[in-house]
Amino acid sequence: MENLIVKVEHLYHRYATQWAIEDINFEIEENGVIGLLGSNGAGKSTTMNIICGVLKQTRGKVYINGIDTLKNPVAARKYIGFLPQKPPLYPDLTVDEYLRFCAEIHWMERKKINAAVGETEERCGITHMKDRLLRNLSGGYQQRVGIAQAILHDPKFVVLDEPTNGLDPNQILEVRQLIREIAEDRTVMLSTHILSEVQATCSTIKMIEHGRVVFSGSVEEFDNYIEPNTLYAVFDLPPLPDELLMIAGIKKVEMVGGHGVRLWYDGERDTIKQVIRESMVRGWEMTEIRSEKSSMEAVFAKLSGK
Ligand SMILES: Nc1ncnc2c1ncn2[C@@H]1O[C@H](COP(=O)(O)OP(=O)(O)OP(=O)(O)O)[C@@H](O)[C@H]1O
Repeated sequence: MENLIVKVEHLYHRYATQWAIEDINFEIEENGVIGLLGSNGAGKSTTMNIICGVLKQTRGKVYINGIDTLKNPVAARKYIGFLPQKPPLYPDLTVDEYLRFCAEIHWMERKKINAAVGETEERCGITHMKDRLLRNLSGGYQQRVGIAQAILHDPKFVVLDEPTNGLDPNQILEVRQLIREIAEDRTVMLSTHILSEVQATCSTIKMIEHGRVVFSGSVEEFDNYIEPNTLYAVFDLPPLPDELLMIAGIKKVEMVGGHGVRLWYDGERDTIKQVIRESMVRGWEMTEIRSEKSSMEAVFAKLSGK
C-alpha cells in the first residue's frame, strides 16, 4: 500500500434513482498517463469526482498515497490535482490572480507562492498571458490555466476530466503535449470517450462501461484484447486451407472471396516470413500480405456491448 499512488476498493455510487458505478477496483503504482476510457454516461466523471474528494461515494474506499480519503480528506487532497470537466475558472481574474488564489486554497506557504505560480506558468506556456483576464483567453489557453491550477501545488497524482474536449485540432495537440510533459514526474489520469486520445497520450487504459471496469491493461493489450492477430493475404493461385494450416503458428484459416485468405496466427513475426517462403516454394503466387489487428473501435464496440 505504501508505494501505491492510488487504490480504489469496491467503489459504488448511487445517484437518486440509479447506480452510476458499481464495484470499481484498481490500483496505480507507476508514473505516466492512464486513460479512463468509456462512452458517455459510463461513470468516468463519477469515479474521478469521488477520487478527488468532490463527491462522496455511497460505498467503498479510495486511498491516495496510502491515505483514506474519507478519514483524512485534507491530507489526501495535498497529493491530488484535479481539472474537472468544466474548468473552475473565474473569468474576471487575470491568470496570475487566479493562480495565486488557487495557491491559497491549497494552503501553500506564502513565501512559496510567487515561485510556484511563476514556475507553473512557465511549464504550462502561459507566462505571456499572465496579466490577461481569463474571460479573454482562447479555449486552449483556458485549458492550460485549468491544468496549471491542477499542478500548482506539485501533486503526485493529477486527474483531468476530458481535458481536450471542445478544443480545436491544434489546441488538442498542444494540450496533449503538455499532459505528456507533466506526466514525466507524476501520475496523470485522464478521462475520454475518444479512442485516438488514448492512443496518442496514454500508456495504460482502464475502460469503464455501465459503471464497471471492463478492461485494464496497456494500450497494446487493449488493441489485441478481443481478436487474436490475423494476417490477410491474397494469392493468384490460392492454396487449400489445410496447406496453410501446416505452417507453424497458423491456427485458423478463412477463405475470403476467390483469392483472399485470413489467417489467425499466434503473433510470432516469423509466421509472416514462413507464409511468404511457402508461397514462393509452392508457387501460390502471393500478391499481398498484411498484418491485421482488431481496431480500437472494434474492441471498444465489443466491450461496450458486453
Ligand atoms: N448528478 C447526477 N444525478 C443523477 N444521475 C447522474 C448525475 N450525474 C451523473 N449521473 C448519471 O450517472 C451515470 C454516470 O455518469 P458520469 O457523468 O459519471 O459518466 P461519464 O462516463 O463521465 O459520462 P460523460 O462522458 O458523458 O461525462 C450516467 O447515467 C449519468 O446520467
